[in-house]
Amino acid sequence: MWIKVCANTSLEDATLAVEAGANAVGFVFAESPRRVTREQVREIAPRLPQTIEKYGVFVDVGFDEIVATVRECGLTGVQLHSTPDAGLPLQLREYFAGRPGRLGILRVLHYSDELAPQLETMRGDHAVDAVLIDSRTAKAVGGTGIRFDWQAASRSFFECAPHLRLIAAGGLRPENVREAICTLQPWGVDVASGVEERPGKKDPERVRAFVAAARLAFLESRKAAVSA
Ligand SMILES: O=C(O)c1ccccc1NCC(=O)[C@H](O)[C@H](O)COP(=O)(O)O
Repeated sequence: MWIKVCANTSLEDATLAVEAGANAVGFVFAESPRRVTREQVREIAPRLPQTIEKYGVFVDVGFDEIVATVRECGLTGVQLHSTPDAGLPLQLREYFAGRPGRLGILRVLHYSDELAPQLETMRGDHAVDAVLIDSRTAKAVGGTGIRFDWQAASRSFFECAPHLRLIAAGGLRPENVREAICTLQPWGVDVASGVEERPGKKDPERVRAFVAAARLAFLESRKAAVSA
């Protein structure tokens, strides 16, 4: 089970996620109240343990800028939102193949009626490590705090892309992450606003409660699957 606490803006918040037991932390390089600059992340990332995965979140950004940010900030993964270039994950995979450490590549799909056909287009896409399903609004492509229809998403996912890893995001909170895990049976979960005190500032209790609830729910769902 993989847990990412996303949209960190300080070393203090990223360290909190590490100490709570997250597998990965995320930094948003896009229009957002949680936006960070390369200069900020260049200071934060090397101070985190090597074992924690460090993801950059990019919205409609091209290859050169992503490569420069990964290298400058010491990122270990990228999360691609709203990229019009379907070939970008493969281009990144090939570019980083000869370099030390494996680059994690997550592709974001937004929940909508179009989810099933979008998942269909990913059949045979071996460049992407996992699909992160998120919510969007007219103004925001992430960090919305809005949950989607987990039942419907689960049906689309397991019909169209059972071979892919699913990461659930969008409106997750300590209070509902168990229900999301039971319904969606994801490979991982991702959270931003649901563990905040205010936009851009994490709430320590909520971060710890989220990670603990997610870990417990994954254990329970694994036990249920084994005894079924
Ligand atoms: O967090 C943001 O403000 C954000 C803005 C633009 C693109 C992505 C963003 N966040 C990336 C994430 O991975 C979030 O965890 C994910 O969108 C879920 O957010 P939330 O619903 O607030 O948990």
